Amino acid sequence: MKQQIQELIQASIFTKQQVLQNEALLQIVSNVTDAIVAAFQSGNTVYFCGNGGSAADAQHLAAEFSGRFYKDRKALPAEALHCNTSYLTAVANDYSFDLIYARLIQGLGKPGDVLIGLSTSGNSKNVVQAFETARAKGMITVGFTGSTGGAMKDLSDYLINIPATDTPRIQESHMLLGHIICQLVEERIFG
Ligand SMILES: O=C(CO)[C@@H](O)[C@H](O)[C@H](O)[C@H](O)COP(=O)(O)O
Ligand SMILES: [Zn+2]
Repeated sequence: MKQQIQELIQASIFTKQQVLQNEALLQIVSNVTDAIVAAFQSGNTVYFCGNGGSAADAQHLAAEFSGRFYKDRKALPAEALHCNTSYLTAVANDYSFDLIYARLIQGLGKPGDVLIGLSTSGNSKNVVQAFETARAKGMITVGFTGSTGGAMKDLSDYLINIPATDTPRIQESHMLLGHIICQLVEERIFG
């Protein structure tokens, strides 16, 4: 058991080392930081979406902006799209689960807003359809995915594709980079 625990910790560290050595990926993280700073400074909103553990990650990261990260500062407009269960159950029941995020983006999204989608496969249909709708509305799309990027690859203005194929290891690196982006955005806007 202890050996298995150590192997799983090593696997998480290995994935993060792959990220650390990937200069192109780190440049994209920097570019995403710039894009989010510019969006907030223009009065735009950042939306997050994902399924399962990635929904939790979406909610977690949105709250770093709308609540606080390190600093005592004004709120930044950010929201995760799965948080209204009445909306989710109605749209999934009356239309389709694949439409739950696209429909909210249809209703809320404005040009220059940012949609961040977290999907380890890159193929979750509700996230993919939200990206299609966001692009049609002139929004900026940021994909957090696994190595291939899946269907989100061609729909992402910025693709943070963690070089791994194991869902939990990908999610752990999503949160690492998500936290880094939150910290850098907060520092850039509030000093
Ligand atoms: O948290 C985990 C696994 O770590 C699961 O809940 C996982 O997020 C779910 O199976 C998701 O439905 C997977 O979707 P995706 O990452 O392929 O978009
Ligand atoms: Zn999980």
